[in-house]
Amino acid sequence: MSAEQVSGRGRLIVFSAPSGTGKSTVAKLVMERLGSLEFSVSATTRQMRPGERDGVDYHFLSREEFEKKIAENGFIEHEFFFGNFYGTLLDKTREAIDAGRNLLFDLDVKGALNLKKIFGERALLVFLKPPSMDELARRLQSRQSESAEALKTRLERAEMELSHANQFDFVVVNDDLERTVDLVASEIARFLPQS
Ligand SMILES: Nc1ncnc2c1ncn2[C@@H]1O[C@H](COP(=O)(O)OP(=O)(O)OP(=O)(O)O)[C@@H](O)[C@H]1O
Ligand SMILES: Nc1nc2c(ncn2[C@@H]2O[C@H](COP(=O)(O)O)[C@@H](O)[C@H]2O)c(=O)[nH]1
Repeated sequence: MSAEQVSGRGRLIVFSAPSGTGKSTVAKLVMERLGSLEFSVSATTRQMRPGERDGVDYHFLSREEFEKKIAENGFIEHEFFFGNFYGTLLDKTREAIDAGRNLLFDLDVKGALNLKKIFGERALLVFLKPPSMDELARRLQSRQSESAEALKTRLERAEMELSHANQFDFVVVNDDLERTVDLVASEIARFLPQS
């Protein structure tokens, strides 16, 4: 996959953070604030959580469907972690970027760094850090979305994700939510071309 395959004017904003730091929460508020960003809906094989909607939060695929799409080169990037596949759909991304729309992605660190390799200056990588590992565990627990085993796996992966923070364009500790949204929204507004 190369940038030439997706050659439009649209920009890419990519959020990464250890699971439970608050990416989805911050992303939603930043999109409301700026108005000009569209959420990039990834595909995944994981189970839908209560309240999630197919095609809105994710495109929920079976393992067979996901593997077929990999074989057809249907993803810009995909990863396997937490026992499931996650991936960025090529067609939908190309359609949006070619039309000049700006996309906001919520990806793990490897996916984010892969998009940076492909899109270079057209992508802004934003890393959110949790205030502490204890607070991260509290946030994950409060969401009540994971079994005890899954929660442990997510916390274990957090160290690896944090070790890549220095490769991101903008890093902020997501402590006070309003402050985080202010800082991230300002950085994105500076990055996007003025229309
Ligand atoms: N600044 C904050 N202060 C306190 N709680 C927060 C803050 N930001 C998010 N949260 C809470 O932390 C929990 C996890 O947030 P969220 O689901 O947005 O994380 P995430 O990084 O998107 O996780 P995942 O990668 O697993 O999807 C939620 O209950 C959310 O309300
Ligand atoms: N590399 C990719 N990572 C992705 C993609 N979509 C989501 N994610 C990341 O997965 C974890 C877990 O998400 P959850 O919804 O199960 O809590 C999270 O860190 C996301 O950022 C993707 O397309 N590619």
